[in-house]
Amino acid sequence: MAGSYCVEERKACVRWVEKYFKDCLCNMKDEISFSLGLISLVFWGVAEIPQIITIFRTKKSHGVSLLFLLTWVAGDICNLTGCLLEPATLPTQYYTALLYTITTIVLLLLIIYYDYISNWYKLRQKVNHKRDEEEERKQLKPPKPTYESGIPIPNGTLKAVPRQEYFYMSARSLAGSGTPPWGTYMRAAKSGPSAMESIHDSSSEDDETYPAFSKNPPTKARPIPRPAVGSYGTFLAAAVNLPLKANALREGYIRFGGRKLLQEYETHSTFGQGLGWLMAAIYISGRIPQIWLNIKRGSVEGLSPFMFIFALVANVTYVGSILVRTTEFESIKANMPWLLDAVLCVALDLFIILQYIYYRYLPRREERGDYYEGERAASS
Ligand SMILES: NC(=[NH2+])NCCC[C@H](N)C(=O)O
Repeated sequence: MAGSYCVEERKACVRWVEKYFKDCLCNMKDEISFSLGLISLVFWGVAEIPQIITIFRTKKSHGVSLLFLLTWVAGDICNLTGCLLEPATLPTQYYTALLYTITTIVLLLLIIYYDYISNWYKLRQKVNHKRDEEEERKQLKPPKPTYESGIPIPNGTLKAVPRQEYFYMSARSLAGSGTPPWGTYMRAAKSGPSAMESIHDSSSEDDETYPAFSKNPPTKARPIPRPAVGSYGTFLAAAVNLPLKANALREGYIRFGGRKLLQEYETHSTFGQGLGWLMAAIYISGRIPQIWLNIKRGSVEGLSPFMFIFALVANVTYVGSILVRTTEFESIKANMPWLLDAVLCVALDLFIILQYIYYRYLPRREERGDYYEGERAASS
């Protein structure tokens, strides 16, 4: 029956929570649990923003493990479905899952943009630019590597035409073709972002080789295309609609005797539980690529510690919200995957925060060696 718990309590429960969250807060414990759930929701809502800002600022995502974020998305899908199916989970757990799925997708899109799309365009521009330069050099007779060099306007006399009227025009732009030669894309795709970067980094060398051309690029830089507005619109519309659909599913579930909001545990969804355990395994193992990346690089540059600090607070309050609501064994058992996952993630996040402190603030052994050598030399 819908809202059986609220009805059973025969108390004036918190209306807006009942209305918007489909949760019944009828005593102090419920209220504390709900508040903790809300704190967790807020912290998860902001947890990934510092990392998004770091990537925006540095225009690189090398500090955060892509695999770690992918496991988050995979875990989020299991989590969302598991929360919908398992009646013992709290409504705040579901809303939190929805919120962090969206923020993680934003973070992933940003990484894909900077690591792949943006680098791919830079590489494409560079290849076009280089080829245009070569074509122009072939056309210019004799080639003059100065600002004055170029193809004079037909019928114009050199003396009469002011310098600005000389223009560069590549054979490709004359032919009206914007297609780079076959193989350019393939090379970019095969070599991956790091290779793209290395090619891009070599631009300074090339610039030195052809100073006149590089300072005055013959072809206009093409604007970096943005994803079509339509696709954003579709994504947003779907995201906004999701809670409504989820609510409908949830309500339907409650109506048919499914969710009892931690009060009665006649039915548990085996599939929901299974998804919960799968989610826990994915989330927990997802931290390993990040820990490994930090060790491999011997650095935490480009990684925002706040993402892990906020995640830690969010996971602690998440556990609190479940345990404060009820300590009944049945309820704890049904929530075990969610509880265990959050507790283990807290431990792993603590480890990542310690790694951050170690790599960022503690001097390396070699640095310490240099320092002591210097000290000794100074004192002798
Ligand atoms: N996309 C997310 N932020 N998902 C949240 C994952 C929650 C999980 N307990 C963890 O800390 O890994």
